[in-house]
Amino acid sequence: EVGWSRRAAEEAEAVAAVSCSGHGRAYLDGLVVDGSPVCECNTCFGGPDCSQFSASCVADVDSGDPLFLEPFWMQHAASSALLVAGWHRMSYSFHDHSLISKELEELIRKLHAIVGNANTTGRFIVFGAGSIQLLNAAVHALSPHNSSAPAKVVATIPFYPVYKSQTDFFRSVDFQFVGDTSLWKNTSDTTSNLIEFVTAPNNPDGKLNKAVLQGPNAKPIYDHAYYWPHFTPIPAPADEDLMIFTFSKLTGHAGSRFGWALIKDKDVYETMSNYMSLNVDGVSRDTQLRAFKLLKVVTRGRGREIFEFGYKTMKDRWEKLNRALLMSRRFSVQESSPQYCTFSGKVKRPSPAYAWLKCEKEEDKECYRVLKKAGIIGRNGTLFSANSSYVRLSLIKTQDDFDILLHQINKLVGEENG
Ligand SMILES: C=C(NCc1c(COP(=O)(O)O)cnc(C)c1O)C(=O)O
Repeated sequence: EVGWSRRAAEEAEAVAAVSCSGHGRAYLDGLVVDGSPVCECNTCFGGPDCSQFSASCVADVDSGDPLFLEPFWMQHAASSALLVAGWHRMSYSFHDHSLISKELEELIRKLHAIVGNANTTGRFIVFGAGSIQLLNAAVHALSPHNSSAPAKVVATIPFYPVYKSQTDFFRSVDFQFVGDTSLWKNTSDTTSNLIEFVTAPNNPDGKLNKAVLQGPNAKPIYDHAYYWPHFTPIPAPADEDLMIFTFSKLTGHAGSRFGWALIKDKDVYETMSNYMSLNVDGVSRDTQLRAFKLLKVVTRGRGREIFEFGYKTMKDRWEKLNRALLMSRRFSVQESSPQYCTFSGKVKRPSPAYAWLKCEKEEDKECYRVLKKAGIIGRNGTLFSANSSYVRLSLIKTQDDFDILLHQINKLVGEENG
């Protein structure tokens, strides 16, 4: 019948109308009490409409939850909304029997052409439920099968903890995590594959890393989760054999669980596709629809809107953080030098997703505890296989989270300077 979508639109508008004082939001699938959707509040805010701020609470800057982009999507409510028919793509496969939407694949290639952050020519593409699923699909595809020598998986300290924890979790005979790249730089072992996770920009320190290991058995996996103008200048398109990206750090939709891999080698592509087919039989069609809709907003106007919003937000946060730490001899964060960005056509400083904070004084070498005492929950540097004088601070959460972090840091540095 005509107008079947009206009720769905009314439900969505009703939930969107619940303001939560700008310090939270209500969801269509959230809790409902006495007929009204309940606000889910940002850290330190509470009450039925999130209007109550609890001054004694701590700054939670542990997770890389990319909510800094939420205001952008609220400003683009009409163009980013999606209404899904109850019968939308119920089948296990697309009409061409594949597990990925060809329209979405084309849009991703267009995105990389617009941003200039990756060369997609001659590359196959595989989708994953988040890039986290593609990390192990890639390790699996780059490992020899039924070989006596498992592939050695390495990364350069400090590195994203999942590279080790996920690889260890699978306890596979085909691959094994064996630590820092420096241990394998001059190995005489020319038989087993050396699979190196290369993260550029790096999590936690923001560096545009390059592969450390060379040679015929070196198999780098380039993790470009943060290779977007929000966080870094784009000096040139990434042009590697295997590159992995994620929606989480591009649009901020970590909850949609959508990532993709650009793969040059056909066998590696087929092995990763087979992994996706056996593991989850492809990424949810609902997620692919949402990704398609959101990417149409991102690619509009050659990507200007979202990347200007994202970069401005991150640049502003870094300026405030650097100003707050200017007078400190106790704490420092990573330095970065300006580079020419081919996307913006300007020379610009990196504005990484995370601050890699160092406690400079010997007596503060348990840095995580020093910050916790000062009401800042970061992520302990030891989780990145670095030493305990480092703590990662997430700068990509909500504005409330960043403002509370800045307040605690100003207080801490104020006490230092009496
Ligand atoms: C959320 C966090 N990391 C996500 C992440 C991921 C996983 O992101 P997905 O949301 O699974 O696509 C992959 N690679 C790197 C380098 C990452 O930092 C974090 O470090 O807090």
